[in-house]
Amino acid sequence: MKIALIGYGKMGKTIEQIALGRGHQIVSIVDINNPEEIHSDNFKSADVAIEFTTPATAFNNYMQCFAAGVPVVSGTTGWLDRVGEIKEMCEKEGKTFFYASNFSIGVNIFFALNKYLAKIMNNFPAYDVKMMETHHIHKLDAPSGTAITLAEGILENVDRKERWTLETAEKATDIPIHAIREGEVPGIHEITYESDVDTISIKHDAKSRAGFALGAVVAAEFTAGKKGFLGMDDMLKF
Ligand SMILES: NC(=O)C1=CN([C@@H]2O[C@H](COP(=O)(O)OP(=O)(O)OC[C@H]3O[C@@H](n4cnc5c(N)ncnc54)[C@H](OP(=O)(O)O)[C@@H]3O)[C@@H](O)[C@H]2O)C=CC1
Ligand SMILES: O=C(O)C1=N[C@H](C(=O)O)C[C@H](O)C1
Repeated sequence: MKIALIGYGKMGKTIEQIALGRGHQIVSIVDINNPEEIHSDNFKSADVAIEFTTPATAFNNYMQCFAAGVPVVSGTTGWLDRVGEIKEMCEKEGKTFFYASNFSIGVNIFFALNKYLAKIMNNFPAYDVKMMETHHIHKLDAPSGTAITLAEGILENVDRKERWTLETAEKATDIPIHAIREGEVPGIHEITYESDVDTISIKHDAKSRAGFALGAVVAAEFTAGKKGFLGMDDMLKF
């Protein structure tokens, strides 16, 4: 498969290695220093573009991919206030877009576990819930996209919770998310339910970026040739 990379930072470089290892070709690399590459014939020849850039630049990259007729797989976080526009373009204009706040298979198993635990906890109001996420010091957004997805999984299932908040709970109906930025940590997410008598925690700890990158390449393989707005639930069967 011919892959274009948009963003050649920590994820872009890891994805390149994994894609080459799976027999794919990298036909174009667009980074902050060569934005014009996105208009090149090499870019347009790609079966799919894999986009990992920044919260501020991702949406414009998606528009450029759509204009070039290249399907997009993206994991960039911190831009989801505009996801409705992308969904509409997929539905009404036949564009192709695959998004995941976290491409790791392990994290997606953790998402399912989180929802299962939240369903149980809906019946046990003695337990309050909080979350913690730890990432490297270069991360631009907080809370992480993964933490927001986890919070949404709790909100769908625990009736006594109404929204997530960063750091402090203002009301009993809030789920507080504590965001820590430390060293070069690839990503840790922990959910804790606490009662007066005990604590129950579930935790995912990424050992490296390899799991995120492999998931993104597998998603690219899944996306090529398809139409519409796609996500991990379309690709994985639990
Ligand atoms: N969904 C998932 O599974 C995962 C998501 N992420 C998310 O992916 C994003 C990227 O992460 P990561 O690779 O670690 O970040 P990096 O900062 O290492 O890489 C981002 C790269 O994009 C470049 N860039 C900035 N603007 C543009 C632009 N307009 N066009 C092309 N390239 C651009 C940056 O250049 P420069 O540095 O010069 O600005 C940098 O090389 C983040 O939002 C992160 O949260 C990360 C891991 C997993
Ligand atoms: O910025 C990162 O590094 C990561 N970002 C994603 C997020 O915000 O959830 C996924 C992963 O945790 C690593």
